Amino acid sequence: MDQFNYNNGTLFIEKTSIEDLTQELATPFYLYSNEEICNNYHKLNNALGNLNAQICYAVKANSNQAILTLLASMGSGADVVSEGELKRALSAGIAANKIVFSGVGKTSQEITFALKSGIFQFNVESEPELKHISELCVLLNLTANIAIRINPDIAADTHEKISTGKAENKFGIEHTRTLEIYAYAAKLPGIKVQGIDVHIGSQINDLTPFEATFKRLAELVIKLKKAGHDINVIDIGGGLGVTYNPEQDKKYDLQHYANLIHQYLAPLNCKIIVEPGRSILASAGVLVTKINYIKTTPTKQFLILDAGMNDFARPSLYDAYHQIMPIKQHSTGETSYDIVGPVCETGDTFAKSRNMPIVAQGDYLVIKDTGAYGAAMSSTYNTRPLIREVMVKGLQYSTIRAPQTIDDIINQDKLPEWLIDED
Ligand SMILES: Cc1ncc(COP(=O)(O)O)c(C=O)c1O
Ligand SMILES: N[C@@H](CCCC[NH3+])C(=O)O
Repeated sequence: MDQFNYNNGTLFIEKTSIEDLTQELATPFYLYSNEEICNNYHKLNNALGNLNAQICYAVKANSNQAILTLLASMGSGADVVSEGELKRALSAGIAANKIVFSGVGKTSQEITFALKSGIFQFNVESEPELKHISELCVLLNLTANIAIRINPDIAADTHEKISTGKAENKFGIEHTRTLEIYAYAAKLPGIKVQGIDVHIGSQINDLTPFEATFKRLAELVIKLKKAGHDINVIDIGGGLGVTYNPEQDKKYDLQHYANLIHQYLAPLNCKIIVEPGRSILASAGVLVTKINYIKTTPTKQFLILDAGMNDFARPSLYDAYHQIMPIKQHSTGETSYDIVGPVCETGDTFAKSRNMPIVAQGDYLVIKDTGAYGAAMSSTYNTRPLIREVMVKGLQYSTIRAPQTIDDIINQDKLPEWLIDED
């Protein structure tokens, strides 16, 4: 987190004091560093160096229009999983010919819209989907460029809810049936097979499963080419992890990742697509929140925050660890806290028995590394409005999504006529 640093005891994002921001903006809010997003993007892009590679940012990690526009300006493409994400990417200025469409459940409407938009590639996850895309192409007199997502049956050392490359997961087609599926695809009208795709999971900090996957991909591409298929694109998915817990998370070397691509995939002379989400956005964001109450029980001290699991779901969904720190450094010693939100569930817990500097009611904290899968996964559970998102660049800051109001939420609902009393 290069862009978040203490200066004279106060936490800064780039050149801006977070304390100053809390005087201007009501908490909780997400706060992003423009520079950190750019640095993360450039680090990966530079590591990929002279490979024929295209980064297709995984929009699901953070789909804010300002963030997509920033990534578009650096040349990023997009990996989308819904019509909504596709429309966001296009309206942010990402060219259709840099967009891949993933996901196991694409609807007729989504496929039609993507075909008409002229996207670069559909990553197809099943035979019924392949057949359905073909039927729509015939109907619309259009051609779909496709890659088949292969399930390589490779375990990634990550949370089971975000592992996607094992045989028992819903994603992709068994690698053992690759030749059979490509033969089937080659006969379908409206389908142009151009590539192969995998994505083995998310938050992977050990490069071993990536190496096993690249090896498997290389073997498959060689077999497919021998069988006469024109394979020009290898989409290796996303999944590179970040250091949420400096004491536990492994660190990998981005150059080593790129070297593995060079070693196994570059000799195949294909275009390489990479779909990173978390590794570009996570470290660029923090959630700024206020301690509303400190509640002491015989066994615990609870910090009760104004942010809840509806604003940031990763700890309650995956027991995810995120560093939490005060925006002002304290020299009063440390103690153990349970750090919780206001939502009416015990799962609304950001950290249990966490040692941190002694804080007071009314102090502000940041929950770190929340730029990916933070705002994008937030909800209005407990009728809590979606919170503000702010981007900082040097000394400037801008709201990039205004906070919702309670009225916004209530007015979305409609009463059926039969429920309205007639007299
Ligand atoms: C198909 C696909 N591509 C890319 C990603 C992005 O993954 P990450 O944010 O781990 O880089 C995901 C999510 O895991 C995904 O499902
Ligand atoms: N939402 C997950 C990542 C999902 C990856 C999507 N394929 C997280 O917060 O870690």
